[in-house]
Amino acid sequence: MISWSSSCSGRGRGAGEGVHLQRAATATTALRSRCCPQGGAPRHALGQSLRRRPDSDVCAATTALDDAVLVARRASSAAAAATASDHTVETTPTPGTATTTYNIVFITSEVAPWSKTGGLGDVCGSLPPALASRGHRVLVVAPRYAAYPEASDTGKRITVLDVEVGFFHTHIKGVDWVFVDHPSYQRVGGLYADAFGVYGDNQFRYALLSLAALEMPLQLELNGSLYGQDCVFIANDWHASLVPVYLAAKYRPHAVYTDARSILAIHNLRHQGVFPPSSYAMLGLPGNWYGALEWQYPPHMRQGSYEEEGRAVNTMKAGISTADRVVTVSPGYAWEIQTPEGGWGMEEMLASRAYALNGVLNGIDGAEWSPESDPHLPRRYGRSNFSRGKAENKATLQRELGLPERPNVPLIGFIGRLDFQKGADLVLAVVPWLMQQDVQLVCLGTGDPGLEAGMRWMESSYPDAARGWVGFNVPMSHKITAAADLLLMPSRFEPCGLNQLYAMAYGTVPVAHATGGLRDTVLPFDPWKGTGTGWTSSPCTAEAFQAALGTALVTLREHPDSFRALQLRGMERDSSWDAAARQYEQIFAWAKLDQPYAK
Ligand SMILES: Nc1ncnc2c1ncn2[C@@H]1O[C@H](COP(=O)(O)OP(=O)(O)O[C@H]2O[C@H](CO)[C@@H](O)[C@H](O)[C@H]2O)[C@@H](O)[C@H]1O
Repeated sequence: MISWSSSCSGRGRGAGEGVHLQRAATATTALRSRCCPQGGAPRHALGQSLRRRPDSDVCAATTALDDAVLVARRASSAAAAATASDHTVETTPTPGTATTTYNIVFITSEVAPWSKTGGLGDVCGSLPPALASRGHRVLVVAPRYAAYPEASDTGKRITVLDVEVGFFHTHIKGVDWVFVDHPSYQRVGGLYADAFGVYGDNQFRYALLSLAALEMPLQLELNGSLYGQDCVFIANDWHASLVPVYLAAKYRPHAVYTDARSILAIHNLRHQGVFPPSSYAMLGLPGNWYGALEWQYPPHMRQGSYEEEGRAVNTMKAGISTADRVVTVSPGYAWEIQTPEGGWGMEEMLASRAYALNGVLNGIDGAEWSPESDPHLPRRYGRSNFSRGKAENKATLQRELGLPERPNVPLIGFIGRLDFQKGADLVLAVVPWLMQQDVQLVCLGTGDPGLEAGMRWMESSYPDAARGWVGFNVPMSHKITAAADLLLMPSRFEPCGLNQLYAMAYGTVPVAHATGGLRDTVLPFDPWKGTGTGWTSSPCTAEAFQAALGTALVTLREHPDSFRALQLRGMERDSSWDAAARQYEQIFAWAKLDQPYAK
């Protein structure tokens, strides 16, 4: 019995009788010495001892730290970084094409530019072309939320979950993009919710997507041939977390997809796809697989009237417990999700699979996010002329937003969902202090109505210095990124974070909470060594964030040469997808080396 089942449920096995996880785990252990990045170290033990480490600046539980804890935290942050590095994937550079190529199928609920509510869309729109450019055959499967003019009807119809779905296809940047067509995807509101809340049939919509994606390599000819059974499925977030379950429960028992492997990619563990136990019946899974989804919440974690005494089916948990490997979007987050502070209840189970868990830092799409070619910018610029270029973008943005046109005033930006994760409340908390510092602040975001009201309060209270744009506006996000001197990212937790990568590429210096991917990518400025690309603060409090921001403003105003050097170091950072693509290849190789984890 593997350890996570004890945290799953008080009534029976976490994995269910049909999941031969014990056998698979044993097989995996036997092969670990060949597939483990660190040469086969016993990762269970490592993960468990480190979960007790008192480094907990992952989320909100950081408000009342006394000095002693702060000292301990500083001492342990280096150790935490070392721990995170256990989840990195070392690769030798093989630029150009890969030596072994794979048929790769991404399953995702959103993909830019067709559908995007956040970073998941960005990643699924840009990692697949990077893999395709290395010689892999790559298919991305997403819902057809609207009529996309580029994609044409394949004419193929199949029946899954007792309904008929169609497939629309286009081939762009070397990738097959297939949009699953069903009336449940086309809604007047957003992708997942409208003004009345989240859609009641989301579980069905994404189970349908997952099953349709699994049928596609077997049934849908693309560019003249099937993808076939030898595929690597990359299931993104909870929406696609049933892919490994279906693979193990519906296909492998019939000797289909025996060579295929599944990888669960966690972009955000907070959202787990939790539904009532009774909903299991409509997923089309055999009854003896119930345990793979079963989840029992302890009383203090229960929320939502649908959970009967804390019992639920948890889609993300099902993915974690059945995928052949688990990947998350930074080494730091790979470590954090094994801690009680960052695991959202999944920490025990993830720690039990630590040997199959890796963190691969996201890259950015250079075609979409480069100040040299960005079509949204009034003035494009590169490293050689960034001071002038940014000054012109700043002046244009100040005019566009009706702010006083002042070249020397520090312009500070914030872009992101207005929710608990992104720490927009911490930005609002420092606004009264910030407005005393003679700066301009421009925030762009949408989400929690209370925080949206906060943005409006900020703008009406400081009309000459602050703007709070409530809405989702991609051109505006590019303009702010280019025009700002500093970008605020006080996220309570951040699996990777893309805005700090965009900011650095645009010569905008991030001021961020030292967590997850932010800690991995924003290197703290060291004035003595002349190193670093931004400022990070810890713990996650308004006070610590304000202190970091104060230091950033002093540097910007009183040490302009140091600040320019910081900007340039950020612009020189390699955030391309190539390194990540090579690390994914290594993970595919490990997955293929192991026996299937669940069958
Ligand atoms: N109001 C607005 N208008 C226009 N654009 C807006 C916007 N609000 C946000 N965006 C854009 O949406 C994207 C958000 O990316 P993040 O990486 O911050 O986000 P997210 O939390 O959604 O994703 C999760 O997945 C990604 C990808 O793995 C991880 O980086 C991240 O840590 C994890 O939480 C960026 O491209 C940003 O510019």
